[in-house]
This record gives sequence, C-alpha cells and structure tokens, in this order.
Amino acid sequence: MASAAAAAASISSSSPFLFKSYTPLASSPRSLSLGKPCSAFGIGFLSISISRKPRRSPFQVTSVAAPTESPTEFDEMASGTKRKYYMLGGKGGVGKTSCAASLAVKFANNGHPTLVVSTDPAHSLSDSFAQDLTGGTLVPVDGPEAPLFALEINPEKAREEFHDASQKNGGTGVKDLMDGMGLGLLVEQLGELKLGELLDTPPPGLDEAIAISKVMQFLESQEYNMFTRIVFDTAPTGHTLRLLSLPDFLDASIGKILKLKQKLASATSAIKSVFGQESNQEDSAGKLERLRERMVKVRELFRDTESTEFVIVTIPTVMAVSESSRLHSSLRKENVPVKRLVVNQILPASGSDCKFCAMRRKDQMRALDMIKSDPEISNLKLIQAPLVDMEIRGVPALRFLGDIVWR
Ligand SMILES: Nc1ncnc2c1ncn2[C@@H]1O[C@H](COP(=O)(O)OP(=O)(O)OP(=O)(O)O)[C@@H](O)[C@H]1O
Repeated sequence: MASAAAAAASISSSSPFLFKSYTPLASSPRSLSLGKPCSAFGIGFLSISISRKPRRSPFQVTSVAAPTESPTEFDEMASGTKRKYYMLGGKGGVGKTSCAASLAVKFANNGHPTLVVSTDPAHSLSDSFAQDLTGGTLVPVDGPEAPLFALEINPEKAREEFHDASQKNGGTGVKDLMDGMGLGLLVEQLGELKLGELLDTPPPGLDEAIAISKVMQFLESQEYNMFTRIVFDTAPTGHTLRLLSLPDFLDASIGKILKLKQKLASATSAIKSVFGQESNQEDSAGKLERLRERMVKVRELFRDTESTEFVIVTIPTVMAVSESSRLHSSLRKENVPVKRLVVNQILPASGSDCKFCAMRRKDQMRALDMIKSDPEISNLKLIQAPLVDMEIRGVPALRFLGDIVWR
C-alpha cells in the first residue's frame, strides 16, 4: 500500500488536484489506497491513500484543494439553518446518486441534520451508501458528524395508497357503479378525469410526484422536522420534466374527484349505501384532500427560490450536455430555480495520454466548450468533478467525493 507521503507526492506530481495535506487519523488497522496513477493509460488519475479512523468516520481526507478552474460555493449552500432542498437531476447514469449522496454526507459533516431521498423508481441510494435503505422508512446512515438519514421511497406502495384513496372517491370503481345506474352526466365528468388511465398506466413522473408528496408527509411530523438540508436524488430527465407538470394535473384531478364526491354524497341514498359507511368515506376523502394539499406544496416547493435549488448533473459528452441544456430550458420555463451545473467524470489532466485517453479528452473538451457557448447553460455556475479511479460506495468514499466536488 502507498504511504500517505508517497500518496501525497504522487498526487501533486500527477494530478490536477493539489492536495495540501493528508492526515492519517490514528494508527490504523489498515490503509486503503483509492487508486494510483494509471501507467497503462498514462493518466494521472486521482490517487490518495486513506487511513481508517478509530470510531465514527473511518476515513478522513483533509484539505483537498480545488482544481484551479472550478470554484464552488459549498459555504453558500451550507449557510443558514433554515431548511433547504437540493434536487439533483440529469441524464441517466451521469452520477446523480453519487453527487446527491456525497452532498448529503458533506452537509451532515458540516453540522446539518440531513435527509437524502431517492425518488428515482430505479433506486441506487442503497448501493451508493452500501447500506440497505429499502422499506420506505427513514434509515440512519452511520458515519457523518450530524444525523444523516436516507429514504428510498417505494413507488409501488405510495402509488397503491393513492390508488386506493382515489378509487374510494370517484375512481374507476365509482365509474363502473355509476355506469350501471345510468348516471350519464357524472360518468362524463369522470371521463374527463382520465383517472383510470392515469392509475392503470402511470405516466413517468407520477411516481416521483407521489414520492415527493410522501416526503412532505414525513416532514410534517414532529419527529422529522429537525432536518435543515434535504437532498433529492431524482429520476432521469424525462421523469423530471413530466414531474413538473404533474402536481398541477393531479391537483386539478383530485379537486375534481372531491367535487364529484360531494355531488355523489347528495345524489341518492342508494349510492350512499353502496359506498358503505359514511365515516369511511370521510376518512378516504380526508386522505385525498391531504394528498391534494401536499401536491400543492410540492408544486410550490419546486418554484421556491428561497428554499429550493435544482442542481443539474451532467458528464462532458455532447449528448449529455445537449440534454442538460434542454432540461434547463424546461426548468426555466417552469420557474424552477437552477444555479449550478455539475460536470462529472472529467478526465484528470495528464502529460502523457495514450491514444484512447487523448481521444476521450478531446471529446470532453469539445463538450466543455459546448457548455461555455450554450446560452441556455453557460451562465450556470460550473462545478467540475473528476473521474476517480474507484467505485464510489460507502460513506468514506462519498465523503472523499464530496470533498472534491462540493467545495
Ligand atoms: N466522478 C466519478 N468518478 C468515477 N466514477 C463515478 C463518478 N461519479 C459516478 N461514478 C460511478 O458511475 C456509476 C453511476 O453513478 P450513479 O449511480 O451515481 O449515477 P446516476 O446518474 O444516479 O444513475 P441512474 O440514472 O442510473 O440513477 C456508479 O458506478 C458510480 O460509482
């Protein structure tokens, strides 16, 4: 294993990142090398040696200096104790989860009780933290200084709850019932809702809308109102775009269902008897009303410049940059606040590229130039994050990534 001094030396000579200091925390049972310069490719990959800390945070890398060209503003992101929401989104596979999880770890290590939530139906938060976070409840993450909890929303379960509440208040079950009773006018109104279609084949974004409203539900409780930073690892771009218009759509739909329910309640006693106990109706109507209120909150949350920021994550390829540009255009039109663009997986500089790496680097430079000349995204604060030669898994690795991305 490389020693700390050797690691520091190899970093300063081969990497664009200047490591000011490296502190082994204690006599450690083992050292873990996260990588070394890749002689095969001739790339000076980021290379450090990490030592195990005795108790809570097993690894610590201190004082990792910024690449000179990419100032970040973590202090601004971490300032204040008023609750702030950070939503990380972008094309599939660019590193949204890694960036979201590393940001959450960094917030927690800076004293913020933090919640990180995955609203991506294809969760990878558990993999990122190397911890089982499934089950739809808040799970404490071991390691950081301040409390860090993670939550993977179970979209199936959340959708079922929504489905049940809707069915009881004018969904497809009611439609069948009223069809049978010849209540043509009300059936027409139900037709307008397209609710059956919505629930049977949910559009992309519905899971996310429900997931985010579920988070709002958690946050309403006394138990969980301590969080001052909430980081969302969102689903890929397409879902996000649909999600933006969904709260409006669902709000309108639920509003219509509730109105319909009121009409039905006064229509005939026969209908009342088919619906069952009055108290059950009230329960489910109340549930639906609360869901509607949360949807309104979700919609407001997305547009609240005071408390919310959507961070676009991308990689330096023409395709990913183009998609980021479209995403920003849509977010801007929807008045969703965006300030920062993370360009992840940038090849570290090297004096001796092989042919393969030289080609990749050229492509990446082209993509970075595209960002600079694209009026849609060129004004965003650019955060450049390097490709590291390890898989980012577990709190120590996330802490390491966080220290080089979020500065
Ligand atoms: N800067 C980096 N250097 C090296 N590997 C990275 C970096 N960022 C992310 N990765 C790796 O890339 C893979 C995909 O990352 P991640 O799961 O964070 O992406 P994602 O955008 O959330 O994906 P999905 O859209 O599938 O949810 C993971 O194996 C992760 O460890």
